[in-house]
Amino acid sequence: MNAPLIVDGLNKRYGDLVALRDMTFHVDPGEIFGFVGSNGAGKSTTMRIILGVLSADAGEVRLGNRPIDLDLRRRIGYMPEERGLYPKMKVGEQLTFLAKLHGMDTAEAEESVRRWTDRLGVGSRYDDNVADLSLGNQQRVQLAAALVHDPEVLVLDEPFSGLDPVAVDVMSDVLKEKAAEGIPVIFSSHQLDLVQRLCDRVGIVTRGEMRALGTVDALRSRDGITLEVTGPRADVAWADALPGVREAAYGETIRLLVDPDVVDDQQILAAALDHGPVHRFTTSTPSLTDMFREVVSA
Ligand SMILES: Nc1ncnc2c1ncn2[C@@H]1O[C@H](COP(=O)(O)OP(=O)(O)OP(=O)(O)O)[C@@H](O)[C@H]1O
Repeated sequence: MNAPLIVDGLNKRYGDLVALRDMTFHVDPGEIFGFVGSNGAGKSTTMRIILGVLSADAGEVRLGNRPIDLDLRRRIGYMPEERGLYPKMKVGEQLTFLAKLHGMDTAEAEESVRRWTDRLGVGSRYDDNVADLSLGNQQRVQLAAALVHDPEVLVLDEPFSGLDPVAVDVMSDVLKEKAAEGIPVIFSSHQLDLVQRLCDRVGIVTRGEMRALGTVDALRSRDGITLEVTGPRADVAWADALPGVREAAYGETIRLLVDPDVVDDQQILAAALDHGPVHRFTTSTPSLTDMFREVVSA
């Protein structure tokens, strides 16, 4: 059942504090959605409401057109921010228990737990207590807990925090694989380079509100891209009136903020050559981190 996860108009207050204000977005089947925002922006609150461990004051979460109920919630793979494993229970025993809780029979659950613990590099820790594992390995087990019951939606709260680079690669591959199977995947993260690399779309949240939403490329070029030209004269405003040029800063390197939908880079190059040699002609697009800083400081 590949249906989009729809978060529709969530509002949530903790006493006087407005934690979410009309939080709205969707995650399509097969899509990896990055949920980013400053500390306290409302990401965990949104994810907890998706899972039903917290209720919203208003708004709704649906899978396709079906409001999420207890039965649908069992089909979500969730990794909470406050990791929820029993420290004194063995890895294998605990994961098998969780898989059975989600409706698998014992054989199915054990097979799935073996497969996922091996895949996530903690197969050899099957009989160890969770408390005896390093934090990174506990995190791998936590991801296994979100995956063992073969979920139809993945909701992961900061799954990459504290992982070593190899574990980051394994985690990234798993998310891509699950998305390729056609399930919606949403994760929160402060590692924006990773979000930029991995996500099809991104939502940037500040103070409980969705402030920017779109593909990584669309967000990065939202305010235009910059063309950098080195060589031509900088004492004549030769680029100001060209179509698609929004702003021009003249210096040793001339920086032109341009609208990518309108600008003709060859026309700009020709105009530049009319004003001297061109030694370097390149575009620069802000990183997601630059974008993020701009959105949260607005
Ligand atoms: N149980 C609670 N009682 C009161 N306030 C809360 C509670 N849980 C969260 N908050 C507040 O709600 C706001 C949103 O918190 P939330 O944990 O959703 O943010 P977040 O985006 O996940 O932050 P972080 O990136 O730091 O994990 C914050 O101001 C937080 O202090």
